Amino acid sequence: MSILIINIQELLQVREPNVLKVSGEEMKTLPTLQNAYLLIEKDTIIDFGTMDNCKGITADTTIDASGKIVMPTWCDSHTHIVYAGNREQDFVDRINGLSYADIANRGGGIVNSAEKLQNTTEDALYEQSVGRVKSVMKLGTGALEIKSGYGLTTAAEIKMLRVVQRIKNDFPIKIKATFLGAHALPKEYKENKDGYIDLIIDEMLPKIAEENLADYVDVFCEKGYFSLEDTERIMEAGKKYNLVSKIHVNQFNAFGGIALSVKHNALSVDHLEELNDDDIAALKGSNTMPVALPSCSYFLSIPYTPGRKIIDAGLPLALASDYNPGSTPSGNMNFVVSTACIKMRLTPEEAINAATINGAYAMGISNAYGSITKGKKANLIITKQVPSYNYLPYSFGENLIENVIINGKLLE
Ligand SMILES: N=CN[C@@H](CCC(=O)O)C(=O)O
Ligand SMILES: [Zn+2]
Repeated sequence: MSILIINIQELLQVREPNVLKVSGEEMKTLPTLQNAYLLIEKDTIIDFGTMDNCKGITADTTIDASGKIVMPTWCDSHTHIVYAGNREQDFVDRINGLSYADIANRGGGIVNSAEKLQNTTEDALYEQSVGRVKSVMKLGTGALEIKSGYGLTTAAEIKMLRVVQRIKNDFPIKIKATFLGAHALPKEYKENKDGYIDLIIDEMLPKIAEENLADYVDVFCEKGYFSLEDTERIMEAGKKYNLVSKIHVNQFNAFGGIALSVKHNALSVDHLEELNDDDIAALKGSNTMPVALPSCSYFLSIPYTPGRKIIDAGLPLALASDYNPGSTPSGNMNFVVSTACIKMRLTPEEAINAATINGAYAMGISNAYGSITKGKKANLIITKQVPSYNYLPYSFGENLIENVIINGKLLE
């Protein structure tokens, strides 16, 4: 099966295979081709170029993209898309003046989602989650990282990760799984945090590794959740099973979690709403990707990650959705990109780089996803007719996607 897309007004994010992430000044450039074609064979991008070189190329299906933009699908490197039920009461409580911490303290928050998930069967959890996965695919997401962390018991964490595994097998979208047992302290361990960390290290991790259910390990490194010491114990334990870390850090407080994550070669540090100069210094020269989650800032009314400062310091930046029932009940990466431009002052070029190639890097898949490159997976967004790519983040809240191609197949 082959697809030829012709008359593309502008083909975005055209890269050589050796570009695995872009940093600082490089993020200002979004390489494009105007009046272009692109050829897909099976699930792979085989060829592309300008229309004057398209003569003689044929395919099973031809799509005319006159007036439209073609670009790689979004790579959403931070989600909690597998969850049970919702938390709209937390939302109303916040409107009425309670903080994220107040809500957690009175039994809402992560522990509340864990209770719901523990009481949901694996099949029901799968059905609920699949509905969300289908909807983000339609919104142009072609790769997703999915975390556990709403189980908080061995059985429920494994249930979550098995659901992730089923989604991996059943859908064409690329999935990476992250074990986040250290997301919150379950009620039974309220006075025994070390006991819960022992459970994570001695029971959960070995079982998860044995079933090969996770690609990465995560910790919510935050005051009132897991300390630097706790985080380090879990990162070290993860390494024994070859699980590289991706760490929730600096959401509400900056206290050294970024330097610690960099010391342990974390693939990414995510949230960073609170960021100081030491944090920036720690990231310099490292392989760790800073990841901003602007929809979370929007929904919780907390500060936006200082993306401008991060990029201006010469660092890379990725954007992700953080789709979860508590802080971000949305997986719309188009909104993420718009919000990064509007609230974090990223240029459209920077935001699109952050949500494609750098997002792919933050999930360890930028060798095969995140750009228009010969040999990479054919995961593409075809927009409706738009005047320019600047129009995409500008026209926030409007769905400008006409078609999505994942693994070389048009979504129905
Ligand atoms: N901050 C930690 N975890 C999630 C929120 C979890 C929740 O509130 O349910 C996040 O990334 O925002
Ligand atoms: Zn998160």
